[in-house]
Amino acid sequence: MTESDRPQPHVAVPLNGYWTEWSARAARNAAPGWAALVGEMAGLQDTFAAAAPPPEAVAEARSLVEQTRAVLARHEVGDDDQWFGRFLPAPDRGQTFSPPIRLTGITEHALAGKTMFGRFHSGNNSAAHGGGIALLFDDLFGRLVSVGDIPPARTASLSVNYRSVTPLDEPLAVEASVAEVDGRKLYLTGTLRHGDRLCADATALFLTLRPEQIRPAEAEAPPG
Ligand SMILES: CCCCCCCCCCCCCC(=O)SCCNC(=O)CCNC(=O)[C@H](O)C(C)(C)COP(=O)(O)OP(=O)(O)OC[C@H]1O[C@@H](n2cnc3c(N)ncnc32)[C@H](O)[C@@H]1OP(=O)(O)O
Repeated sequence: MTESDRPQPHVAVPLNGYWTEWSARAARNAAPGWAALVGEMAGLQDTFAAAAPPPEAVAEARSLVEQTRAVLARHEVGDDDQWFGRFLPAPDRGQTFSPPIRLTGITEHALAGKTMFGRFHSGNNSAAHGGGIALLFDDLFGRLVSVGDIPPARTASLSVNYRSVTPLDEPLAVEASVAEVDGRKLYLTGTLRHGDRLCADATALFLTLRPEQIRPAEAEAPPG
């Protein structure tokens, strides 16, 4: 998958106050070029998964990756201060774990978007790994419960039905909606389609957190 194949920036996301601050803090602190580095890392994962290099190329690539790790390791921080995954308005959220989702429509109770699995998420036979599909749904549902006035919530259960194989390097459509709210319980449903074909559907129970279960989003690390 080349950079131009990746989902492009999406509609503005009306995040709840907690996630707005959590995300804004990373955006305030992140070095220029961080978002581009995330894109390179995602591309590297797909290229790595697709490569069968000769020994000299293996040695060269390993040396370059070792050097990159050493550079980044000099700047390790605790997870409160990491930038990875915290760029919530971006399709990839600033992370390389799950595929980017470009949102095309969003309300407090539903969202729709486009996504694509690359070689990194391959299971076998040019199809996406089932665990990767579960990951995609968890991320999608996580985004859905982060908009509007819904307090921070966590996945309590997630169930996926694999209806047909999900192709790699093909545009896919996702939809998710809140089916029912019962106190802290949010019952969610979602679909993943390739064209008219249903690849998978999912249901989940998310629970909004009690105040004592929430870590402050705005906690700054001590200076120095
Ligand atoms: C758009 C861009 C924005 C992006 C923003 C963010 C991006 C992020 C994207 C990534 C997002 C990724 C998101 C992630 O991956 S979140 C990470 C994965 N999830 C977890 O780690 C959760 C771990 N579990 C817990 O923390 C607790 O168990 C929770 C908080 C879930 C509940 O513990 P708590 O002590 O609070 O509650 P309770 O035990 O008193 O239960 C309360 C009620 O709920 C019912 N119940 C509980 N469990 C289940 C169950 N499994 N099935 C059916 N029912 C269940 C229970 O019977 C009771 O019902 P009732 O007796 O009251 O009737």
